[in-house]
Amino acid sequence: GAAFSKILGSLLLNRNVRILMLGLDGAGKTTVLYRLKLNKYITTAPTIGFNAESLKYRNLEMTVWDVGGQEKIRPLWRHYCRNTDALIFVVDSNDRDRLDEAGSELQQMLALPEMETASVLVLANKQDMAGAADVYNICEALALEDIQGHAWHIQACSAATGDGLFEGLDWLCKQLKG
Ligand SMILES: Nc1nc2c(ncn2[C@@H]2O[C@H](COP(=O)(O)OP(=O)(O)OP(=O)(O)O)[C@@H](O)[C@H]2O)c(=O)[nH]1
Ligand SMILES: [Mg+2]
Repeated sequence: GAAFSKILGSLLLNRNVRILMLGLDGAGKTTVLYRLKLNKYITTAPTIGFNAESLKYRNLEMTVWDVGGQEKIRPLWRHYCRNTDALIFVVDSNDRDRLDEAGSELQQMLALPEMETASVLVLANKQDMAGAADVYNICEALALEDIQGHAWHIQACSAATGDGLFEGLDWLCKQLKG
């Protein structure tokens, strides 16, 4: 019911869709945000706090919240969850040692009641790097198959080149439009 009224609301009232973007420090969230917003590669510094940008894509107005991922500020993530329609979880595919850590952070967020109706797009970022894990490995390391009650999708991408990002966003838009 909640999911249905959310979708109906966004269709009838052209409500702004709220998207939360999370992931470990250095995963590439801020790079993804400005690639989506400006379609170019920008140099970033670690985010202390958040960036929020509004985007219009396929007739959908969205506000994307990109929250810093350093370990000591991760406890703040949950304060951004209210009214979130979708979660974009960015993974550094080249950071194989921290895939487990990324997975446990993701599962913790999905367990929050505020996230109950959120669809989840996992971005397997940094695919331009030679050592990048592929989507199958990341799917397994993050235990995505165990996700219950959320529509989810994993997309290989590179925020550096832009490859794959808009394919991921297409999936998300389809979910949000029902
Ligand atoms: N090769 C490559 N590097 C990337 C890619 N995306 C991001 N980076 C680099 O990874 C580093 C971290 O990117 P950020 O976008 O700042 O990461 P973040 O997730 O916002 O990090 P926090 O703000 O600390 O949470 C930067 O040096 C980026 O240029 C990518 O697709 N490929
Ligand atoms: Mg950042």
